[in-house]
Amino acid sequence: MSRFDDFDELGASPMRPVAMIPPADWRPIDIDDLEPSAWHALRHVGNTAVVAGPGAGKTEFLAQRAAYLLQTGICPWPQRILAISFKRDAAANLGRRVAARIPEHSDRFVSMTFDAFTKGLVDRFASALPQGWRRTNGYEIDFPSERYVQDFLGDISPAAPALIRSHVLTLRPGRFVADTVGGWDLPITVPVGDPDDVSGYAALQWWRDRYLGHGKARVDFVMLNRLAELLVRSVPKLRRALRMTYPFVFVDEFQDTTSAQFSFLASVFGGGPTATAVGDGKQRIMGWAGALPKALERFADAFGATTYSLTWNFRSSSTLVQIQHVIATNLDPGAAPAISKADSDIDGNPAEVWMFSSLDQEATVIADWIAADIATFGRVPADFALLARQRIADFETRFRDELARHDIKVRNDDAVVGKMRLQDLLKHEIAQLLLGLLRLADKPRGLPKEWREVLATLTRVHGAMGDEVAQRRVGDDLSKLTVELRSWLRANAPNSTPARDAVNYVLSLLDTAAVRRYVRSAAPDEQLEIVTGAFEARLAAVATASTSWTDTLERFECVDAVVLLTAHRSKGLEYHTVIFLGLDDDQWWAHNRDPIESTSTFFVGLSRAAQRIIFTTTSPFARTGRIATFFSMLDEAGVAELDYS
Ligand SMILES: Nc1ncnc2c1ncn2[C@@H]1O[C@H](COP(=O)(O)OP(=O)(O)OP(=O)(O)O)[C@@H](O)[C@H]1O
Repeated sequence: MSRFDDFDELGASPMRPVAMIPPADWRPIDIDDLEPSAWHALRHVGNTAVVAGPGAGKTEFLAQRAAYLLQTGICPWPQRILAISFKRDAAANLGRRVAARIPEHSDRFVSMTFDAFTKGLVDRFASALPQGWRRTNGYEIDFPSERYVQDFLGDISPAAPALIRSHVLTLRPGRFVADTVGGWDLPITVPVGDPDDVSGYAALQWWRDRYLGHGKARVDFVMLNRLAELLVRSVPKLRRALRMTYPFVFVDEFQDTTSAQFSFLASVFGGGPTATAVGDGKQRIMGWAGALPKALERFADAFGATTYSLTWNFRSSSTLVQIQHVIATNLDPGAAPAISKADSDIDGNPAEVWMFSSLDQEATVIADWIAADIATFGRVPADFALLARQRIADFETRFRDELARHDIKVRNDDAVVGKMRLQDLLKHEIAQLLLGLLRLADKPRGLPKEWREVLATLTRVHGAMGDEVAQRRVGDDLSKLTVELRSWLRANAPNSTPARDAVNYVLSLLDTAAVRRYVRSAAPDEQLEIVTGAFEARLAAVATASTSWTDTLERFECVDAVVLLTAHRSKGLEYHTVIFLGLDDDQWWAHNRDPIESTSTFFVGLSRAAQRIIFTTTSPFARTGRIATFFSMLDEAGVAELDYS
């Protein structure tokens, strides 16, 4: 047996008698129904591109398709579905959804990030790389700065073949790794001479500089991707093993795919397993990081995929969906109108532009208005999001003070804690695990949901899915751990205990090596210390003013708060009411650099609103400035303007 035949422990999970559902009888789980087009896409036999706008339930669609394929036996045991996402929390979210819907099959649904998948391949099979590309002393992960790339291009241009010499300096340092290194397929034999095209020349010099020379190889995730692609291309047995293990492959948020990732997918899965790509080209806001234009169309072409468009919007009420459609057609004139499946629950205008004379006035009026809305309609602070293009800090103090007058809290998800953004920390599975453990220890009874979640995370950390004996052991250990942690919390008041002690104590009760391995397996560049450091920083910040551990843990998450965040960070989220602050040249100063991506950012932000969207500006010149087109689109959509100035 070759070393590739047992790729990914295919067949290792114990066979259990699980009754299969005939495909015609299969029904969606936990939701009422899917739209007709989603049903067609779900049952489609070949490759599928699912193009769907905001609120269409793209991730839910993938979770349901996974359930369909696994429960009907179309993906038969022991074969698996591989789901690739771009971000760790998206991968975790999809994995959790599937585990909750079909726990009996969840060990056959592998949800991971692109980077974790490609790095995993390189780490396991590096010795099978073609000889010239094999390194004996490993590599270190290193992300080169733009400055480094600029100097590198300066260094390599004088020795370039005369015909391309001047072109080398026209390569953009900020895009060089994603586009040039990422766009170059590694030749099986390392070239001895210099390629005579600019991209080939510069990319090969890059590999010589960072990987092929003396000393430890330095790679980033684009380079690891290229090595993984070479590995699969040059070792047909590995490719066969991968294709056998994963006859179905999903890629979420396909609009974020880079050229390296695209070529990797084509190399590994093109013409083989059934691929399902979902995404929305109008929400392409990662172009600056190398996301390919028209990625879904390219996928449909290259994979011969059938394209399905989903048009239901489960999030936003019908007026908001109509407004979204005006912006959508600006980005894609052929965009299909969406159909709202959400009832409206507000009186008055669901969309308005509010003009203010100053930032102070803006914060005062909006804080009073939010407070009145909460008091009158029984809403909660977390129904409201304050969004801005950037520089959230410009708004934070004013809104914090003004909302405090009404006893309403603000949480700035863009704030930096330790070395992370607060949003990333709060969403992080390990931060949630630590928080859950502290909660369970603090309150001995009445937290069944927390118990289930902590247990599920620990089960994953210990790789105990599908193994009842191992799961029982994890449960027993958790009971013991919470008892010990409870005594510790009782003996140590939050406001007098260094946060470091608390975090260290919780970690000392866990199998830290297993947690570290788990963190790395999901996101290879992530270090446990970054998460625990940020956790500590947040705990220290909230503990000083706390009266008890219960209070500390509530302040830590600050769930009951109006959220402040950037439009970029709002991707994938939804709120009852969105207040899109700073519709002016100041916030949107970079609009003209890439008006399409900037409009997509506007589209992503405004489509987070389920019931109501308010745009604000304090600039009397905003209408005629850089983002005049935003105002024309809002006018066209019939959004009224209110002058508070
Ligand atoms: N089939 C369905 N039936 C009812 N509700 C659904 C269905 N699918 C999704 N939802 C709900 O609709 C909302 C939008 O779903 P989701 O956030 O997955 O959409 P999306 O396509 O990822 O949107 P976006 O691209 O804007 O982030 C969520 O509240 C989700 O729970």
